[in-house]
Amino acid sequence: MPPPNERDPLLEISGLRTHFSTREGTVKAVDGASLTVPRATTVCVVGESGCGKSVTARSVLGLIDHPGKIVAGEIRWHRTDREPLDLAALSPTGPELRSIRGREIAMVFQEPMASLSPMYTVGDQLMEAIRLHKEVTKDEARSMALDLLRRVGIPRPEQRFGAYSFQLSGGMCQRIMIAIALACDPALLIADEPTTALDVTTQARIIDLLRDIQAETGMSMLFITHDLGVVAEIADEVVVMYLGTVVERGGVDEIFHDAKHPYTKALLGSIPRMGAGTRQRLTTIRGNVPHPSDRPSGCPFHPRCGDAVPGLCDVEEPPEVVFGPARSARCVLHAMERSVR
Ligand SMILES: Nc1ncnc2c1ncn2[C@@H]1O[C@H](COP(=O)(O)OP(=O)(O)OP(=O)(O)O)[C@@H](O)[C@H]1O
Repeated sequence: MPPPNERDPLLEISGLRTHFSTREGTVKAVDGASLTVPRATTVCVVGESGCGKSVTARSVLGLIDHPGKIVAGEIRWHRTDREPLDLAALSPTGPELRSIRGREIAMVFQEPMASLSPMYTVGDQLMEAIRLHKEVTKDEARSMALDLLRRVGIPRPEQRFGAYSFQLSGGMCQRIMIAIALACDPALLIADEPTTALDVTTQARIIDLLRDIQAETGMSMLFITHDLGVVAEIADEVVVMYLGTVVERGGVDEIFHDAKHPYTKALLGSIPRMGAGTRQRLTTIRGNVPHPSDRPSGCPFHPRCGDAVPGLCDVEEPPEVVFGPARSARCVLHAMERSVR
């Protein structure tokens, strides 16, 4: 097998459908989502609350809450020197996925305090993560843990080693969670809103840290956020989700400067721009994201879309219009434009 190229896919999600069978009906949280994370690349998944970003991320590692289930699609994991593995076909509780979780793919979540146990010191939890994946003595694990704490920017790591999560700030806890995630040298880090619960200054520091670690290790990142400011800071590529599907994907500059989908344009119109002065016009997207059990016909965004064409957008499922290798939008208007040309 030839050596991996930086642009080779590491993770390929195609046609993923993750549904929740509830007493009220089927919640189609993810309904045909496709995205690719190339090697050494940060892909940000954006969209309003409830669009299926977290469920997509959690589906990769089989961490979907009950009664959620992957009902269709593939999640191809391309391991170096091995055949790709379809993670969607593995049992969420089976040994294969358990060994990939935390070893090849690590995840950090929004609430670092809740992810750490209050019963054990952070040092013990870090050592346990190291010893779970590496055959090392206690002394070796301790010295590796101290190194990791230094790497994630924790001052005086010897002192913090014996601290409990409730004695540390949110930002400090998130650094510890990142250290635990890095303990196994993952090829992919999935970060689900890792800075949302933190104050703005701490957010910026954690983003810088993740960027530095990515540059240093070459790991890929799948970064979930609803914050386009964070996207501008960290993304190489962007995937825009709406109601369980991917409506647009592209390079970060393409998304910010040449958005194709009306939903992406609306999201961008709702954030303040630096240097645009106090008179800039900010727009909010009218209405709310419908619940996935109440999915509109045709294009799911049409009831909120200023460009929607009656009789077309409310009827036709929008096809994916491909503009380039990692560039596409799912909008009937672009499909029409293309057929006219
Ligand atoms: N355990 C569950 N049971 C039923 N529905 C669920 C469950 N978990 C998630 N959902 C539904 O799936 C949809 C997608 O949720 P998801 O958390 O992926 O959205 P999100 O885009 O990550 O939003 P947020 O930014 O608020 O986390 C939502 O409508 C949510 O209500």
